[in-house]
Amino acid sequence: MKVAVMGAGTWGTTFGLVVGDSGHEVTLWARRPELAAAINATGRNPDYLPDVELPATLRAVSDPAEAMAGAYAVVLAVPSQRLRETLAGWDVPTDARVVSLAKGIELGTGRRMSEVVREVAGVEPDRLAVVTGPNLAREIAARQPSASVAASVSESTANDVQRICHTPAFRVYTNADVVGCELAGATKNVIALGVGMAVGLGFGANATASLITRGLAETSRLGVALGADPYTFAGLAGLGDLVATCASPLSRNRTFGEELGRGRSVEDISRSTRQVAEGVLSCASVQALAHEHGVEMPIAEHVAAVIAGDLTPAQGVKDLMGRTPGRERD
Ligand SMILES: NC(=O)c1ccc[n+]([C@@H]2O[C@H](COP(=O)([O-])OP(=O)(O)OC[C@H]3O[C@@H](n4cnc5c(N)ncnc54)[C@H](O)[C@@H]3O)[C@@H](O)[C@H]2O)c1
Ligand SMILES: O=P(O)(O)OC[C@H](O)CO
Repeated sequence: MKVAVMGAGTWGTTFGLVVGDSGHEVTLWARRPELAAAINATGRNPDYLPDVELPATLRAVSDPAEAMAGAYAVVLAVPSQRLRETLAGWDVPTDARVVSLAKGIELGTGRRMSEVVREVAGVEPDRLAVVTGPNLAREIAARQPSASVAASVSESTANDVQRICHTPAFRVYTNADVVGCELAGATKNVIALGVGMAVGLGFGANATASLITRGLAETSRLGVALGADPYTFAGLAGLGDLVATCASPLSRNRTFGEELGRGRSVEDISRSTRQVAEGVLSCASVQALAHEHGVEMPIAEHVAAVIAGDLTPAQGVKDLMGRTPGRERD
């Protein structure tokens, strides 16, 4: 099968490697022709994964139409806030399965990525899937064991997507709850920013565990309000991804939060990395969704206030700890 992976950043390149390992032919689309040429010349992605040898069945191109021509599946690996404008310039094949990898909520609209794909590219929900889970790219590129979820409202599409990316090191489960999987993937980045701040402030495992657990509680509340299956939040897309992201120094979101906790500014940290930390923008859209649905999300709220420059991380922790005591179930 030919699979087009659209986006040659860290995760797009790694996912291309996984699909290659799964026995399929991969066309990796890079925005810059010079990056596509370098990938083809060296068999590596010098900008994002210089130390990883890519499968021989992976070829890079910089023309999106060429990448997608004849594809069995088109995998979207561009950052959330760029997906709408990127897709607007493409003709996505009308018979391909379309897979979203991005973990974010669109600013201004509150749309999940599958909703953006549907709106802009006219892809019906039964052709759409989301792949998400505890998937730190660098570990997966090193072929360390990991599990993930292929979610679609169509069981056959979820099965098709499972078939193109299941490998001995990457174990993929199907799931029917697209809403819950996407929401969990976006929100865990916001909670990871908060955990990073706590780590940067010098707090230990109790603070981290408390933020993870209460972060999961508020994510589940929002998910249920949006129609998600509550069990999703106990699964790979929920708890699994939240734990991996909050626990690992490889996470860009947790690392970004840690730098904030140490006193650096959002602008300064953003300037020093070319990689996307989705939670920095999605915290505002998650907060807006929570307000729209009348859901209390104190951790996301405080993270958004720190990112907006309205609170310091230390004040944020003090505020969160000073809230009125309540019942764990609420
Ligand atoms: N890196 C991971 O471990 C990982 C794992 C799972 C999911 N994800 C998700 O995958 C998505 C992509 O992450 P990544 O790790 O590849 O990010 P990255 O920062 O490594 O790469 C970003 C990619 O987006 C492209 N890009 C940047 N600006 C763009 C624009 N204006 N228009 C079009 N393309 C643009 C870049 O060229 C690059 O290919 C994110 O939503 C992320 O949350 C990442
Ligand atoms: O590096 P992060 O924080 O974007 O997280 C990467 C993946 O989403 C982890 O599953």
